[in-house]
Amino acid sequence: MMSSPKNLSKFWEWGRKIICVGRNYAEHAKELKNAVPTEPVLFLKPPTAYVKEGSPVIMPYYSNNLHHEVELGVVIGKGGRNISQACAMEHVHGYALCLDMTARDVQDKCKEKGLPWTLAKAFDTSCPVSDFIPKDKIQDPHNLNIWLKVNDSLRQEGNTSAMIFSIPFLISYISKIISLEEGDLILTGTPKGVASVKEDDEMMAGIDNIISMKFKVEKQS
Ligand SMILES: O=C(O)/C=C/C(=O)CC(=O)C(=O)O
Ligand SMILES: [Mg+2]
Repeated sequence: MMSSPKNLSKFWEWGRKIICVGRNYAEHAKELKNAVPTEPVLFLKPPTAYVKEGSPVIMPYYSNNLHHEVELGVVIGKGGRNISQACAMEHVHGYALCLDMTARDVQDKCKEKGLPWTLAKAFDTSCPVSDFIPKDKIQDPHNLNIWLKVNDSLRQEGNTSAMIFSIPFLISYISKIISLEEGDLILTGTPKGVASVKEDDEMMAGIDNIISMKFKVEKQS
């Protein structure tokens, strides 16, 4: 039987990489008492981290401090290696609103011990994503207001113009280290205001008047 062709607007079904950029907003680096980076900080989430609206974000059983991080996601449409900054936007198929859910207490312990952030960042449901936003719906990805509310109270609000490393820079930088493939997602970092969520909280996030999404937080059963 022939398998049906994959639809890139359902990028989360492709099983491809989620490459995350950390500390890409100076105000966020400072709120967690980190130096402002001179090179991108990268980490990965597996495709099992994806969760879509209608399903909950599950708190990992080993954390008592789960944080929200609202981020702009870039969906790769054309793969490549050693992509130049000048050609980088040709590799972008579109965008998505994303949350980089982070077990902050676990991340702090990993940092203390010099261990990788996998337990803190890569657990199932750690990457809630919106519907796909076609590239032509966003005129300038470096001038977008992204925001997040918890139970109707505003927690995060920032403009993508404050990113330290631009999208073309990130695509070029990443593609020199990790080959980019169709369906990959790049999370571009979070603005300030990251904070805890607890069981039964409702997170609502948006990009200007372009898209919004809601997720409930649940405990692992
Ligand atoms: O270094 C830390 O304490 C925390 C860094 C992050 O979690 C980085 C991000 O994921 C981000 O800036 O979006
Ligand atoms: Mg993040």
